Amino acid sequence: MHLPIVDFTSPTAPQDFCKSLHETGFGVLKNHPLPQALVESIYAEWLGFFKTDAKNKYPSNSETHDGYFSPSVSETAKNHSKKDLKEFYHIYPNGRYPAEVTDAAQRYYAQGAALAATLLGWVEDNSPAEVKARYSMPLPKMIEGSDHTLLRVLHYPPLRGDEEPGAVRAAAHGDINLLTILPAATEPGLQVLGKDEAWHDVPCDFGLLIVNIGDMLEEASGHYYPSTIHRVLNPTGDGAKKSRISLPLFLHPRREVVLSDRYTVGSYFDERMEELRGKKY
Ligand SMILES: O=C(O)CCC(=O)C(=O)O
Ligand SMILES: [Fe+2]
Repeated sequence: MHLPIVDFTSPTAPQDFCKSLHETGFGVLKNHPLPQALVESIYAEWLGFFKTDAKNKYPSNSETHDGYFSPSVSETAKNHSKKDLKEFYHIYPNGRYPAEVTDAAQRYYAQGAALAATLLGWVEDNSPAEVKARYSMPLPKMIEGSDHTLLRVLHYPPLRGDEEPGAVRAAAHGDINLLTILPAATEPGLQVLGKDEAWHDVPCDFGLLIVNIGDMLEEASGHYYPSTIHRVLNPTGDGAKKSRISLPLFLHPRREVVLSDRYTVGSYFDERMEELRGKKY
């Protein structure tokens, strides 16, 4: 499986990027407009935040899904039995935001969501006519005015050696949402499942932006754009002593948007949450 690195500033970037999304479910961008210094400042200050007890002032809320998810309430991926080895904080425009960090992640949210909207426009423009005909409205319209887009700050702690056998940083899963954008994390580990049924490393040089299709866009496009299974491996050697921070932004449409004959965004999301209930939160 080949994941090409597409130059955001190239005249053929939209076509090249969407070809990669169609063929692999993933697209990798360089020279994109999200400032690397902003990303790195978020990595640094949130690593500090996760190391303090202050995070416990913002326990996750099962209604609004915002706030801090400790390793003990962390996610169990669909069809898996062990909890992932991670803790994370969910940022929504109307959710709680920690007083202990600067507004950098909020500024990133705005810039990331704007770039994701641009990329969704590329996906719309590069959808074949029969795929476009399936969309209930142009893709960028689906997210207009949505306050469901989620910025997740993820911390994978160093391994201690006493982890449950079989537990991994992030078990194999597909994302639920429309489109995910993810700056290269502080450490490697992200892998994608190819059509050859083998796991492939996703490029992880600092400054790259990884984009992947979520289940909602797979559903809306009649599977033209696949939501590809991915995972985060446990590190070995020296890497095991290091934290890993990553920053996925999950683009979510408004709940009333029609995805397909079978689903609205709301019914799709609720069904997936119901499947995870008792496991996830
Ligand atoms: O940490 C990463 O690199 C990926 C995280 C991820 O796939 C997720 O949170 O859905
Ligand atoms: Fe994911």
